[in-house]
Amino acid sequence: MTAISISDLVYTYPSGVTALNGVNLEIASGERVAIIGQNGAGKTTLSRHLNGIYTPSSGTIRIGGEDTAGRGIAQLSAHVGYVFQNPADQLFAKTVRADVEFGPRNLGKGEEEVHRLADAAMAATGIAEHAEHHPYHLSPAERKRVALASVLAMDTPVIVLDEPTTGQDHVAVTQIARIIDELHERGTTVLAVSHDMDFVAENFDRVVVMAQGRVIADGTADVVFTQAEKLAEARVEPPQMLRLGAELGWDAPVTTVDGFLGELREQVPGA
Ligand SMILES: Nc1ncnc2c1ncn2[C@@H]1O[C@H](COP(=O)(O)OP(=O)(O)OP(=O)(O)O)[C@@H](O)[C@H]1O
Repeated sequence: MTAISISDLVYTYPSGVTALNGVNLEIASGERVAIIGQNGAGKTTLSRHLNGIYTPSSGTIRIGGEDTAGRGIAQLSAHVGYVFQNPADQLFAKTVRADVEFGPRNLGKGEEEVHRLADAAMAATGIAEHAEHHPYHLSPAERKRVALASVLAMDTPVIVLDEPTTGQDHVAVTQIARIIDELHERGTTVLAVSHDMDFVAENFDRVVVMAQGRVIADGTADVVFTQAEKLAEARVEPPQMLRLGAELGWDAPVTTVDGFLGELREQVPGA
């Protein structure tokens, strides 16, 4: 059970670019939060503060009530698993299994537990058949799922996913959605940075919109995706279902396929 509290977070890269301009965000334990916004809005920079890849220029981050200041990646990795957008930033071992087992072993778990966690993570991500293969013999989409498996296997109370669906086909996106559901059932706090608005609307309780290093909107998908001005500022297109409902002249905001079908049945009895 791990909440996240971010206060007045400012981050300036050594190059002088200020990527975060005072971010305040309270995330409850077990919440599923998507962070959206145009390229360069600061989403990745923000997410990388959660496991200590970056440390604040000013402001504070608390994970499970504890200030992250002075705690490095090694200490934070027991609490926050971070799945990189690009698996090349994460994978290093000679086999998929070795990569997936590294995290839990590094956290000091016993060998039996390491195998159990790795097998479960590889099965959940659909890469079990590649366990003994070199990650670089897999397709980019499969490698991305190895990166996801290697973080799932660490069984951390918080998981951060940077662009989890990029390059994934429909079957894999469904698998990733199921994994997010299972993590939610276990009480894991899940944050994802995503440009995939349909995926965001279907799988997250809360949507945080960023622009120019700040949070400009925050709420459920229904609330956020109907704020046209904020979406324009963040250069974000609403999910397809909302656009379709609007085209059909529906007043109620509908952001998911199930929501769309429910509204359709109300509007067209017998549909
Ligand atoms: N390593 C870096 N050095 C200097 N500036 C950087 C670095 N990484 C990102 N930036 C700058 O920081 C700002 C925020 O970038 P960031 O990658 O956090 O945005 P983002 O919202 O995640 O974008 P994207 O959707 O493209 O991933 C941008 O102006 C970007 O150019």
